Amino acid sequence: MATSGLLRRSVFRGFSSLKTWFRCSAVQFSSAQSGFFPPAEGIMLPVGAFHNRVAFITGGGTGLGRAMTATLSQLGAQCVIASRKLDVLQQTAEEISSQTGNKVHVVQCDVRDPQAVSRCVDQLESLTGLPDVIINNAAGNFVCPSERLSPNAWKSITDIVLNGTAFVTLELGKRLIQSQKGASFLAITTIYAESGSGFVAPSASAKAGVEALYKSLAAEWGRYGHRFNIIQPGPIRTKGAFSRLDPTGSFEKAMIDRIPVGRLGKPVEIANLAAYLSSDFASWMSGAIIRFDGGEYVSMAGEFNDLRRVTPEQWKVMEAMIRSTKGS
Ligand SMILES: CCCCC/C=C\C/C=C\C/C=C\C=C\C(=O)SCCNC(=O)CCNC(=O)[C@H](O)C(C)(C)COP(=O)(O)OP(=O)(O)OC[C@H]1O[C@@H](n2cnc3c(N)ncnc32)[C@H](O)[C@@H]1OP(=O)(O)O
Ligand SMILES: NC(=O)C1=CN([C@@H]2O[C@H](COP(=O)(O)OP(=O)(O)OC[C@H]3O[C@@H](n4cnc5c(N)ncnc54)[C@H](OP(=O)(O)O)[C@@H]3O)[C@@H](O)[C@H]2O)C=CC1
Repeated sequence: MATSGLLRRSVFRGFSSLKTWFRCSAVQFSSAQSGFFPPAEGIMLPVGAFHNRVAFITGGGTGLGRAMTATLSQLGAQCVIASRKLDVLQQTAEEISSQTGNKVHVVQCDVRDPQAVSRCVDQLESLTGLPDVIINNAAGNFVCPSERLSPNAWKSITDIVLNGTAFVTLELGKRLIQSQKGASFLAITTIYAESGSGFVAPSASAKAGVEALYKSLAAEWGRYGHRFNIIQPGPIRTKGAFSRLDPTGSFEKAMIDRIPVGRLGKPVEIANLAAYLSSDFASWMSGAIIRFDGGEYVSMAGEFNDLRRVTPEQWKVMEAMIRSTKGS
């Protein structure tokens, strides 16, 4: 009796301090973990893996698209990058070509406009012939409470992301089928394509649509030699994304703290994965959705994951409390 009373008292003291601790603490549990997971900055595939291959990358002038273009070019591909801003494309193309010695072509194109996409593919065909690799990477996004979205704000994001991807994929797909040429298609979506997310509803809806499109075509167009895969990146610092999704910079720390790997991704990391998925090494891979996020998605999903904050001392107390319920 005396022992059980003591235990209850000590458990109670521990429990109160635990509650206080949960209320007050803003402990980081992941940033120190990044030391375990240094990014490998080199190129993964063997030199020449894309020799004699043509890669078409939308949004290839900036951010992740630029990193994917640089990696494919380094691996021997002739790349063609397309987006709205010709000057940005030209500068990227010159910089990458001069580093890799492989030509990077540019084509101005607004993927929201199906006629512009058709003209872009005409130009692509005359520059390099039809591509072996297509990466649908172009996107638009901004954080905004949904009740503040105008119809045109909704349309602007969904047109770039879903319709743009569909126009590019269908235009190239039809021409590839016509000329009996196989190809690898890759789409860059996001982890919240699966869960949905407040404050980015147009992007979440459009990215979910892209995933449905790619899974559908993976089933339908294998017979034409086409593979379709998807990467869902977690946060990777780019000017385009961070300026529109964390304009004040105040969310970054909280975001890193919830990533089990303890850091943001690096553009070269997604570029290596994209190169692998687009290469012959992945020729048995189609209809796959690869979540690439340092564990952020599962970390946000599990309702008990906050218990990472409980110290070994606090676990002793909690375990004693749980054990003391035996028979009750
Ligand atoms: C908890 C916090 C987490 C922090 C997160 C930090 C990091 C990121 C982590 C994860 C990222 C996950 C997913 C990322 C997905 C991405 O896609 S990132 C890529 C982002 N890159 C881009 O968006 C580049 C291209 N974007 C643009 O060109 C423009 O931003 C735009 C999409 C708006 C298109 O430009 P344009 O065609 O010129 O459109 P308009 O300026 O004419 O605007 C069209 C309508 O949209 C309304 N609008 C524009 N901005 C806003 C805004 N901020 N809020 C509300 N509404 C906006 C605009 O008013 C127009 O509507 P009306 O005609 O006025 O009705
Ligand atoms: N960075 C991140 O943390 C994450 C990024 N992603 C995804 O990764 C991809 C790349 O994003 P990121 O590099 O970060 O951002 P960027 O803003 O750098 O890239 C977006 C690209 O899309 C192009 N683009 C936008 N609208 C159009 C259009 N109408 N027609 C043609 N091209 C267009 C832009 O070029 P231009 O302005 O010249 O048209 C730009 O090059 C996107 O699909 C994004 O959704 C997903 C999750 C996380």
